[in-house]
Amino acid sequence: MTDKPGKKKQKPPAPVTSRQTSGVPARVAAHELIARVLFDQISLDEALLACEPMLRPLETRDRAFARAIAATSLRRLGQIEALLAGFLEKPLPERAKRAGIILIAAAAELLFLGVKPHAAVNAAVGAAALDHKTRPLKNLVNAIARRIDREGKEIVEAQDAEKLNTPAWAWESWQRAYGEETARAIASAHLKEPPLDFSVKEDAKGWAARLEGTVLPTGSVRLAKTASVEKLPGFQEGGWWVQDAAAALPAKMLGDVKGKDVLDLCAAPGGKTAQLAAAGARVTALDKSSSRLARIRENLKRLSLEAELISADALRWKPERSFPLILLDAPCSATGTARRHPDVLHLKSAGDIAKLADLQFRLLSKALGFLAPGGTLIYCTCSLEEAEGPAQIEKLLRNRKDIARLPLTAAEIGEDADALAPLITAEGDLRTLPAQFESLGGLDGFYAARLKKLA
Ligand SMILES: C[S@@+](CC[C@H](N)C(=O)[O-])C[C@H]1O[C@@H](n2cnc3c(N)ncnc32)[C@H](O)[C@@H]1O
Repeated sequence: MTDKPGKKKQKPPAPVTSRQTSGVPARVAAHELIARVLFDQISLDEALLACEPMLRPLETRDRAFARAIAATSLRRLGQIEALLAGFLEKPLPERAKRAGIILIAAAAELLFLGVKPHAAVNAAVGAAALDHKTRPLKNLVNAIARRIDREGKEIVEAQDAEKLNTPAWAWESWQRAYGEETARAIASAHLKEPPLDFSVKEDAKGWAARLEGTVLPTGSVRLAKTASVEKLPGFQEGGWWVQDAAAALPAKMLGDVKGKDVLDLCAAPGGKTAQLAAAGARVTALDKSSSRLARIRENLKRLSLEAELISADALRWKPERSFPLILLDAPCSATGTARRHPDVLHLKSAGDIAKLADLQFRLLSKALGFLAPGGTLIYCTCSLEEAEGPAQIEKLLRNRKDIARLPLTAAEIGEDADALAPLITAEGDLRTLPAQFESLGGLDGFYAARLKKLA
């Protein structure tokens, strides 16, 4: 069911009409989202945008439900596929592979979202009846969905959830980098919905009180429950922005940036640009995507912050001056964000990691060319893969005698140094993992190293 026949353009799906059975439209939208990710190989965020015409007519609650079904289906895909393989006597015909999606979503509802059996089963059958390709399989969908309800719980409880829901290449990569126990802990953290984190312009304690959240040892504010961000206090007035607590750490590694020139490379959508601007830096933010750069502009406007924005490919850009401080948040596999983006692990492969590592090294070498002698550069990625993190720095330091690593201390990234010490490696780099801060709700996986250009 996870065949990857390559990207192809599709017409936007038609809105689901009110003639259809209640509860079915949200499911049909969920099926479309899952199909877009698994068949068209686009991210869930891109699928949500592409399916906007289908989602817009739904009630807010049903839109959230469609997203939850899709996200849970992707989070638990390995377990669900193993379960279905045991129930289906033969693979579904190619022309009716959408029936497989309907069953995946039904399993997510029945086994992981606690939806009432009759509602999940009836909606699955109702959705199958709507499409001429799946209609002939309506009875099969009914029979399998009922069987998932009767037998599924016991089967999934006995499964190795961590291993089944992690592609083999990722499991091997994490096991090599962190050992079996930590690889399993990372995979386990990916099974949970993450909390919502905010970076604040100032007064973290005050915002935590207003938002009914807590302040993490890193200084970020965390909300335990998911919420509609735009409706939260402080959104309109621009008091904070959404940013995972781990993603907020690399910018802090530049130290006090007040009044200093900082080049933020690969800056969009601007989480780190906002941090640097809020800390008083004169920020030049560069990104190659003009549409993503527009999002920085919007975000900065809402936050009443300023930065110079440059739309350019960092590999070709020729600045007129050098910079004393640079932050390079290189494009990466984003496996460190799999908690928030459960599609990531299904869309990436070991081959992608190798290609991205090559691009990251070229960007890092280029960025060092923009750095003034004596200047500091932070290299970071939201990846769990060694190849996209420490391996880049080791390779660089082997080849460049004019560059040195400036080791980080826990006290530099937050007030509670004891709590933060496990996030610093023996070499003095930052390495966060989804299983860290477990009792507080986890962290995204991030890697960052601080480098100095010797004068
Ligand atoms: C990980 S995201 C950056 C996230 C951002 N720093 C933040 O904190 O919100 C990587 C960004 O790199 C940009 N990018 C990729 N290749 C680039 C290149 N050659 N030159 C400039 N930007 C590039 C992408 O458009 C994307 O916005």
